[in-house]
Amino acid sequence: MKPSVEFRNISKSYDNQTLVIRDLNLSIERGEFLTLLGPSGSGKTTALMMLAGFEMPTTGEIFVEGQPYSALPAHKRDIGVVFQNYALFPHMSVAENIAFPLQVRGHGPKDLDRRVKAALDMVRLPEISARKPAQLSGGQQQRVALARALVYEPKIVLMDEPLGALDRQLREEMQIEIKSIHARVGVTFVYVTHDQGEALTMSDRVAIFRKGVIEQIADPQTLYDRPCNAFVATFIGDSNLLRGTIVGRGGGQATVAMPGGGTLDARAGDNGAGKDAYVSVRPEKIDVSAGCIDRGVGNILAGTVDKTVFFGDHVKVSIRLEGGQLLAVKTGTTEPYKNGQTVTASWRAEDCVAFTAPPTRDTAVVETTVQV
Ligand SMILES: Nc1ncnc2c1ncn2[C@@H]1O[C@H](COP(=O)(O)OP(=O)(O)OP(=O)(O)O)[C@@H](O)[C@H]1O
Repeated sequence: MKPSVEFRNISKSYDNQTLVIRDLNLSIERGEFLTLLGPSGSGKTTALMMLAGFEMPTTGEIFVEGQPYSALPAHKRDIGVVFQNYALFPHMSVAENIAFPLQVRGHGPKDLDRRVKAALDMVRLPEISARKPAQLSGGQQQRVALARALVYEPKIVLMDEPLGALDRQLREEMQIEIKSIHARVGVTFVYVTHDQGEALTMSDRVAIFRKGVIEQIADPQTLYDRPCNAFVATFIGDSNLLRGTIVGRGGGQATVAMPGGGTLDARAGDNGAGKDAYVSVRPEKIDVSAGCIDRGVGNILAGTVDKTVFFGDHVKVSIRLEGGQLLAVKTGTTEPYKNGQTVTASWRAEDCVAFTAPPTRDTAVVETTVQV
């Protein structure tokens, strides 16, 4: 079966000088929920706009179910869109808003009523069809926008930060709602967000954008457990990144000497030849014990408690390691730690990974002269 969407060698420049998308190759399966995640300015919206037909690629071609799409105007593409600020028409009722894309496509009144009703049922808003958008909450407005995008049964639905304006609780409810609508309609969803929690909960796969390229594309678990570089490791979830020096390598493993003494065993995250190491370890993978205790789990570093923060269901302990680096640990709430107390942090070698390049979080677009 042909992929639902294929970006083939897509580059994009708005000013013929800088590339905001650089040679993007991306294949999206039919019915997949793919999220584009990345820092501000990394090119997520631009990629989505090109698929929607609101922007043209500078080079390359976009295919939808095998058909070249770049030359096709936006209104002829079989694609529904929902944006954070994609306002509903204020003078029209909810039902009229949802009917609008059907009227544009020449559907008759009978078919129109049936489809509008089905779309409202789908987003669980059957009772508000006569209201105007101003009489709806933010969450209800986004549901209507979603119903309007789905009503003509497009092949693909694009959403750009659709929950950005909602408060946290409503955001979480809507995430579940959108996910269940996706499961029911089986349409390809391409979703843009800069909220990594949202990306991990909702997606089949997540593409991590940085400076116009995809750093890694994988299912959420793989991204979390097997980040391909230090940027992805720190962008997805919380991660410590300890600086050290590589003193040994082999069999996919690396040994890293720490500035305050002692060594760490880690998975080798790349084949870089450099000696500088950035060891990524998640706070929830670390055990902490009072005093100097070797639990025999692998890596052990000593330090003193710098700070503890209570989160209700867990406590975050910040440990100042010998050598001065800080290590964040997520622990249970039963064992209280005091500032200045001597502790030992330990974790298994397979729970940490050593990279040789630092995570540059800058969002500046790479200056590249475009050949057009
Ligand atoms: N219409 C435009 N004209 C000129 N430059 C643009 C235009 N739209 C976006 N850009 C630039 O292209 C780059 C990528 O922007 P884009 O909006 O695609 O990023 P993004 O990852 O979606 O960011 P955000 O999360 O902030 O929306 C940015 O440097 C931005 O300033």
